[in-house]
Amino acid sequence: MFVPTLMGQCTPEQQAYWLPRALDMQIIGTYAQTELGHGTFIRGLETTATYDPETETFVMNSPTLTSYKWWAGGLAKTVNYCIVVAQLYTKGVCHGTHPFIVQIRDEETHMPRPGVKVGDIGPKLGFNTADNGYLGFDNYRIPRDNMMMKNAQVLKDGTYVKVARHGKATYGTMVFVRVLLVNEAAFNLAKACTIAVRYSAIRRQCSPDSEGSELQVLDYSTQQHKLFICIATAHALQLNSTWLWKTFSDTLAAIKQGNVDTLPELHALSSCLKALSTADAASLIEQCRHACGGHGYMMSSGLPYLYAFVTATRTYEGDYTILLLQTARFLVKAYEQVEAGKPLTPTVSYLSQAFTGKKLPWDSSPDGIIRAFQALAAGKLSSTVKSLRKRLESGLSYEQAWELSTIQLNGAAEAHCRAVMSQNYKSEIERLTVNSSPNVKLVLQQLYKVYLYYWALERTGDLLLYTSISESDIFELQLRYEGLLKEIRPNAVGIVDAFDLRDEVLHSALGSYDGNVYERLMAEAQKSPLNAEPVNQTFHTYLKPMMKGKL
Ligand SMILES: CCCCCCCCCC/C=C\CCCCCC(=O)SCCNC(=O)CCNC(=O)[C@H](O)C(C)(C)COP(=O)(O)OP(=O)(O)OC[C@H]1O[C@@H](n2cnc3c(N)ncnc32)[C@H](O)[C@@H]1OP(=O)(O)O
Ligand SMILES: Cc1cc2nc3c(=O)[nH]c(=O)nc-3n(C[C@H](O)[C@H](O)[C@H](O)COP(=O)(O)OP(=O)(O)OC[C@H]3O[C@@H](n4cnc5c(N)ncnc54)[C@H](O)[C@@H]3O)c2cc1C
Repeated sequence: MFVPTLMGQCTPEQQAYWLPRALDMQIIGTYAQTELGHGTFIRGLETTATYDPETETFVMNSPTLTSYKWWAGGLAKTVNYCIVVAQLYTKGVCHGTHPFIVQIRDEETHMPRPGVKVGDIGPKLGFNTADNGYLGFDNYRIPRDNMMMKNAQVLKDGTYVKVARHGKATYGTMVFVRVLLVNEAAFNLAKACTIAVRYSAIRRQCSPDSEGSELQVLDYSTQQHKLFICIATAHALQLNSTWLWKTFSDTLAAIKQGNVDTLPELHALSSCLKALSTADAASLIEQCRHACGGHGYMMSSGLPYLYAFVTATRTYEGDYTILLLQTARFLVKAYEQVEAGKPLTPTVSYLSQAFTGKKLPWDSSPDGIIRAFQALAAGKLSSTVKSLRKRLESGLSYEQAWELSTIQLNGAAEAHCRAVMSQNYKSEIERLTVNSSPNVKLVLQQLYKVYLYYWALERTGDLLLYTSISESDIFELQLRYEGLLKEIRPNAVGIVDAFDLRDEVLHSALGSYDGNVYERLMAEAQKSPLNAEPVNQTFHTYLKPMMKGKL
């Protein structure tokens, strides 16, 4: 995050000074925004940067315990520079949070600079090879030029000048990283399903008829139900990530031309896609672990590490709930635009259905299911707005009414995001397979159908509310879904092999290409330090005295 922030928040002159040093690794940096007391609520950050025109420096301070920076990756022992997000004070006025480049350690000795308190935050669920750190300041001075001045400036005499056209321009790095994280979610889920599908082809357990040989666990319908949605989701996330990257690049190009009109939509899309992709990836990686039974619990399976790594992505760079609520703000505005008869941007144009007042006729084709997801999102949004307005009519303030409606708002944002993801998944597969062989087309279509059927069956309650789906339609869809799993089964290993992930990348005894699961598990077990000696000293220290009644 250090380098993207230098790129996004510095003036060209500042970039010319800092970027070569960072890219050559003459300096190593991190991004310290979150504090012990505040992560989500950026406006509540407490670290201060107070401009002193006499010395043309900013004085950095951590006025409270809760103002200590907390979490930045590499902050504890690795980095010598840091982007610090702090409340900017000049001429006695607070201008809100701004980013500053702060040297925290000596470039030669690596000792913390006087006035800087820095350390490690301790062990975490995962990420334990990263020295996430804390950081506090005691009247620590940095040169005026170290304020990142692309979007706002403090002149030598202390005059504050706003440059950016958009109030949230300083949040740019977060949007960029949220876009990248969708790809990260796809990549890690692809790893987990490669491991679990390959292992399920090797693992044999139980025999349906007592005479026959044991089945590969991949032949069980329930195993296919657990795993094929993982493959389909990895594809869906990958294609959505490429699509989102294009949307991001187009918006960035427009901003460079001075047009910020598409930024709210990019923020709404990157927020919900980051939220849903990281949450789906984390829960499906855990599902892959379940699918590997006890061996999935071994560190040597690679799955616990993957889960610990990915579950953090649901929180960092904006927590799941918070980001969905950002999307919900955009959706409520879009709803109001429909009411006012104003045009909508493409990703929300389907919301015009929210006013039909009728249930969408059920159609079980892939396009029909996508329309049903859209109707569901539109219907949920419409109900949410009704609740919001009812609460306003009862005399509550907008903020109170909004807070009471946030469960529904999150539901509407989740449904919107699922509809966007489903639509993009199908249309990108169609676009990319125009010249593919019929067999490749068929397999990729089977996978997006799995995604659509799976989520339709997960959301039958909502579909009953907002579409004309009947009990027999649901029954028929369930049978079709189960049939599809059987069609995919013969290609399942080939499909995960097509992710083309090397053994070194998978790092798993269960998922290696050669399928030598048992040999690898045993070889990994031999590495346990407990196997280094026939009798461990704890026998003599504790067990034997206890057994002899001497403890
Ligand atoms: C380089 C990394 C590569 C990653 C990929 C590879 C991964 C490999 C592994 C990497 C390992 C580790 C990486 C770890 C990185 C983790 C780094 C961090 O976590 S940094 C800290 C991140 N923190 C957050 O994300 C905080 C979340 N909170 C917020 O974003 C905001 O506070 C908020 C959006 C919740 C609210 O902001 P606030 O200022 O209070 O806003 P208001 O309520 O006043 O106004 C809302 C208004 O502003 C619009 N808005 C908000 N944000 C944006 C934005 N980013 N862009 C555009 N517009 C924005 C919002 O829509 C509202 O508009 P209205 O018109 O008023 O509706
Ligand atoms: C592995 C890891 C690496 C990280 N790396 C960095 C880094 O490099 N730099 C950095 O600056 N930060 C980093 N972070 C911090 C991260 O960005 C924050 O943890 C994240 O933004 C969430 O903030 P928080 O922890 O303060 O949670 P909180 O904001 O305290 O949230 C706690 C709970 O309250 C809920 N909540 C909060 N506000 C509201 C609301 N308004 N409405 C409804 N519910 C609400 C949330 O949904 C959540 O469930 C990292 C975190 C992790 C886990």
